[in-house]
Amino acid sequence: MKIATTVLETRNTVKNWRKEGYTVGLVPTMGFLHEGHASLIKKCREQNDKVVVSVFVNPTQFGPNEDLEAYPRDLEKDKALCESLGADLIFHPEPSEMYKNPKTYMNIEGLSDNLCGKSRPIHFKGVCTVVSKLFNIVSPDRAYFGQKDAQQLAIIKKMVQDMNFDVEVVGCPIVREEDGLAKSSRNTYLSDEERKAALCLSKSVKKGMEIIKEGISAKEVLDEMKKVINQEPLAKIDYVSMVDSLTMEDVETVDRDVLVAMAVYIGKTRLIDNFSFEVK
Ligand SMILES: Nc1ncnc2c1ncn2[C@@H]1O[C@H](COP(=O)(O)OP(=O)(O)OP(=O)(O)O)[C@@H](O)[C@H]1O
Ligand SMILES: CC(C)(CO)[C@@H](O)C(=O)[O-]
Ligand code: BAL
Repeated sequence: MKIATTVLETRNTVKNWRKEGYTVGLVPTMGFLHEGHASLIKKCREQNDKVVVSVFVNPTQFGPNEDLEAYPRDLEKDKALCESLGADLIFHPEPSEMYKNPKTYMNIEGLSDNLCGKSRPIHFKGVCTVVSKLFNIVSPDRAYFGQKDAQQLAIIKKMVQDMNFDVEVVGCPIVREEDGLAKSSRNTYLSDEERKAALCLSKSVKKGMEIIKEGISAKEVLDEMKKVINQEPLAKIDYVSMVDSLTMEDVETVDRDVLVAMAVYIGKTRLIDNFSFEVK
């Protein structure tokens, strides 16, 4: 497995693979890899001749008061995991390699206004910018993203459609801990007490999945889900919302495919979870 820190090296490696006729898959990550990431890498391994994993804590998607500095990093462990899963290349650039006094950003209208976009106003501009750059650097046939970041996945699919990126976006299911908590690098911020409290997210998701049905009002579902979270003293709701799966706009009634998503603070740590419901 190769480790590339520059755009040029990555491009040259991929160009050589292309000459040999190989297909290329990309798994974009911010590192500190866990089984959620591993599931994406495994899927990528199954579907492509060559597997590229990017490990880059992207500064442009963090707001001024967010956890850019504190975000956990462990490249040695990430290397070992990628190698064991059969990855061919890790792209691990420094921020200065990715951003040289940039004046150009990728933006997406509408889909980034709701949910996480409300409390993280510059977040999806940063995500779309870095993902566009990664697509241009790696030119993958396929790119893999987790459903855990459901709004991000919807946004990237729309960006690819709108900007005619020649890449297939593959969404992968949420991987959970045995007790239900969605795996996330940010779970490492939680104290033992907070880790227990964090279960209110997946419990609330479970409740929502039990009661949702075609025709039910969003309020009825969301009120029940919020009740579960509000029973937990360490939890503070950022949002619990039901939106149209494609536009990310709030819906009143389950009359189309919906995403039911939440962000909840457990102490200072902001965690997300969600589920999707398709009408027949
Ligand atoms: N539990 C999970 N199940 C499936 N995919 C996941 C999971 N956790 C992360 N991913 C996916 O892995 C990719 C990289 O995510 P990222 O590196 O931000 O990890 P993370 O654990 O989501 O970190 P954090 O939520 O703390 O930012 C994204 O496409 C994300 O959706
Ligand atoms: C897609 C991504 C790697 C872009 O920095 C990030 O937002 C993430 O880890 O989900
Ligand atoms: N997994 C999304 C990356 C972020 O929260 O910045």
